[in-house]
Amino acid sequence: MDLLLHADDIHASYDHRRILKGVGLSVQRGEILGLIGTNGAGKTTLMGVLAGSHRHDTGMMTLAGEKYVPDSIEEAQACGVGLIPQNFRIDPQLTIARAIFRGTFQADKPHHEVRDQAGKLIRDIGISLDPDMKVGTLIRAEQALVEVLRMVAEEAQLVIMDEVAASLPDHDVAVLHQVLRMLVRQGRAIIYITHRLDEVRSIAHRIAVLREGRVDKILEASHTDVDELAFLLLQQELEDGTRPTDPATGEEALRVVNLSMEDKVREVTFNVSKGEIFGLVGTHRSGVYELVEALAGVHPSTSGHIFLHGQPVQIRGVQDASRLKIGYLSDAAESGEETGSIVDGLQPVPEAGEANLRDEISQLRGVTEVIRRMRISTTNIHGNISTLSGGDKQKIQLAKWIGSDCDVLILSHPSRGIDIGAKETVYKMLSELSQTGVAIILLSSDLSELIGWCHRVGVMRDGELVTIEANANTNEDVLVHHMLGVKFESGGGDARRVRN
Ligand SMILES: Nc1ncnc2c1ncn2[C@@H]1O[C@H](COP(=O)(O)OP(=O)(O)OP(=O)(O)O)[C@@H](O)[C@H]1O
Repeated sequence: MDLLLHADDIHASYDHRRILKGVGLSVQRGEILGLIGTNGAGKTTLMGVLAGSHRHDTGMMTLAGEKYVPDSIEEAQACGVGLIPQNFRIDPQLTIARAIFRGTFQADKPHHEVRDQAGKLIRDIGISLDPDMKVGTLIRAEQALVEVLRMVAEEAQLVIMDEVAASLPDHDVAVLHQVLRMLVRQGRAIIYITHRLDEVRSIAHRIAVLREGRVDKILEASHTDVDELAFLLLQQELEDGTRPTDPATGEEALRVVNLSMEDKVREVTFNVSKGEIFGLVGTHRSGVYELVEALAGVHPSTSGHIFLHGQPVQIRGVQDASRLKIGYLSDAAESGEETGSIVDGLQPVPEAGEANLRDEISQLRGVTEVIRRMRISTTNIHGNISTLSGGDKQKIQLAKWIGSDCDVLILSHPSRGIDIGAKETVYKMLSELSQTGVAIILLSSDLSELIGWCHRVGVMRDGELVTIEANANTNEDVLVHHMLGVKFESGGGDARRVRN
């Protein structure tokens, strides 16, 4: 094996708070090294040190045998180290070609040259993307591929990917993995961060576990399993979740009848009961996002009817939705960019027209309890949200909505970026919330989460709601086949078979 990067005894901190306490790590050319750790373990900080955006305090790094101390992202890039950050954002107005070459010395070349070169890179990597298309028209998985192509254009030898696949559906993740395997076959190395333990096992050659500021263990991916990785992360066994097999039979909270949104959502009808967790899934162009955005008033429906507690309602904008006590946690990349103090961030979303009269002390107690329960890693609850790790920012957003006084709560990818231990807590909190009568609509691309958390799951395909599956009668394969449009032979539950 050919050693590319070696880091020894790396220490790093923020404002004198020690985060990395002696990290040792090496990556070979041709290798994908998985990096896992609970929220706040220091993964992003470590990657910042490697990619030149965070200066370490002490320790030593070498790259291709040479001493390596990048002072900036640009310097790291020039040495061949590139980073695709958590929640990366590309200007939606850029063409794919311009996006691929942004920040490189080729960026100023005439349009046709950049386009031809982008076209060649795209072909070499074996995917189909039109270099002239605007980034804003791409789904998230395609944007991730554009970022990977940017790494190739930068001629990065070490590519660091920080939770790039979070909230991507499995089949998009599979395409991304194929591309990554090709990159390492060309002699590059990849450090791949994810919270999905099955994913890291399938993509990585070795897996490093970061705990308490150090690399606690490095395992061969083929010699470990999800349970062992979970144990190493949490220092305890994962609880066996019980599936919510009984469809909730509470009063109806929401009914949607023949709802359409232009041609993106067509004639969708379903209902959600009080106390029910109703899952929704579909590929990015299935209309599932447009459906929840219509209910949340982000892009109102163009026809159809919505009933709340049996009464017809109009949702023409987000104000209507909030007045009707419909909450919406979106998974847009910029939704995690909140500022303000952690305490303020954890205050429930105020309902329109109603003053919040809870007294301050009980609020602070509540905040401290949420921080403890969700294992948010902070030493100062009055500190700014921007000082939290990515997963902890997501927990703040989620806790804020869970604490709000909504009758219907729509959550898009609520566990995005959250580690497996905290995920269990999130589910418990959602389940407690549903028991108070709140109807929850949960949009997720994580099928195991839908099966583990939801009473029923609706599948959207080509703008239509093609099935609603009761938890007891479904499994991940059934959901995938509905998403992709494969027909089933009739028969009950596990007896169902795919017709080829
Ligand atoms: N800009 C900052 N200022 C102060 N503290 C910070 C800053 N960024 C991160 N931290 C702290 O450093 C610690 C490690 O954060 P980091 O983002 O590296 O964790 P992580 O392992 O990547 O977590 P996640 O899985 O949630 O992304 C956290 O406790 C966080 O609060």
